[in-house]
Amino acid sequence: MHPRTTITPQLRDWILTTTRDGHSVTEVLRLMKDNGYDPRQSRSIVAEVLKLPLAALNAAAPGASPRGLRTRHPEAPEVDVDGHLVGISLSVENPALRVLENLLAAEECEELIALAQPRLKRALTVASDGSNQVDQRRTSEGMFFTLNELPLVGRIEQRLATLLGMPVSHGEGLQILHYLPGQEYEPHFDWFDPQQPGYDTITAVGGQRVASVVMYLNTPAQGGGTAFPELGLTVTARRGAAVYFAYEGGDQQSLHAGLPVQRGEKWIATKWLRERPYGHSHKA
Ligand SMILES: O=C(O)CCC(=O)C(=O)O
Ligand SMILES: [Fe+2]
Repeated sequence: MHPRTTITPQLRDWILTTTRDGHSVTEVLRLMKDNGYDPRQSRSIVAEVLKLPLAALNAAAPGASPRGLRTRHPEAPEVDVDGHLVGISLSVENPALRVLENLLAAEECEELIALAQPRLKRALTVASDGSNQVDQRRTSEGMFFTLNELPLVGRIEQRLATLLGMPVSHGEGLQILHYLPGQEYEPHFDWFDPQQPGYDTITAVGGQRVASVVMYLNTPAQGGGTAFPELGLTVTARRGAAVYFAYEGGDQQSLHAGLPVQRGEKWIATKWLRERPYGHSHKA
């Protein structure tokens, strides 16, 4: 282990204030360099303070595993998925991001909520050693469906597979999350950090995550959008709509957060896609 760098309270405050004021991580690193910090050291300091994977801050991100499949980005204005019309109302190129309208019908959203509600537990995140952990950064409650667990789940998985040109087998089980007022999911990446010790365990089956689809199952009365701080973009949470985004391990632009719900509640279904088929047989 390397000795940990001591971070003065002043420097910690400055990094937090500067990023909260809307400056990007790249700018923070540049300012630190201008002030005489060794860039390698500033990267670990900023990663530590902002709780970001170090790999995200390293200019040359290591190409982790053999390259598997990538999703196809849906093209505006709309895509007909076996008779179900999905609208594309916003497109970003870096990262590839699409806001999808009418991905789910209102009845599908309601049914997913009703099925998930009795099975909710405090949401976990994947720890750096590969285990699941309770994380203060994610205060919502959640549950997972196994792949194709119910006809409705299978139908949605097939719709996503057709829309994104990625076999159903590359998907992790659909996750449902429920947020109450004040609950949020702080800025994070969905890809796994190749520099973390648990990376090989986490990616042994399925490889790296390559894309995410966050589907909104209801419309929170206020707040609860999905923010992309590096893009200055917030996607509104509206029932039936979704945000799809794709990335590579090491990518910085896909940093995102579930903003605090201010009034009402928020329900989402998240689908994470892997570069290779994800073994589902080990799941209970
Ligand atoms: O709650 C949101 O809007 C974002 C959820 C998210 O980032 C995730 O499930 O990975
Ligand atoms: Fe996420």
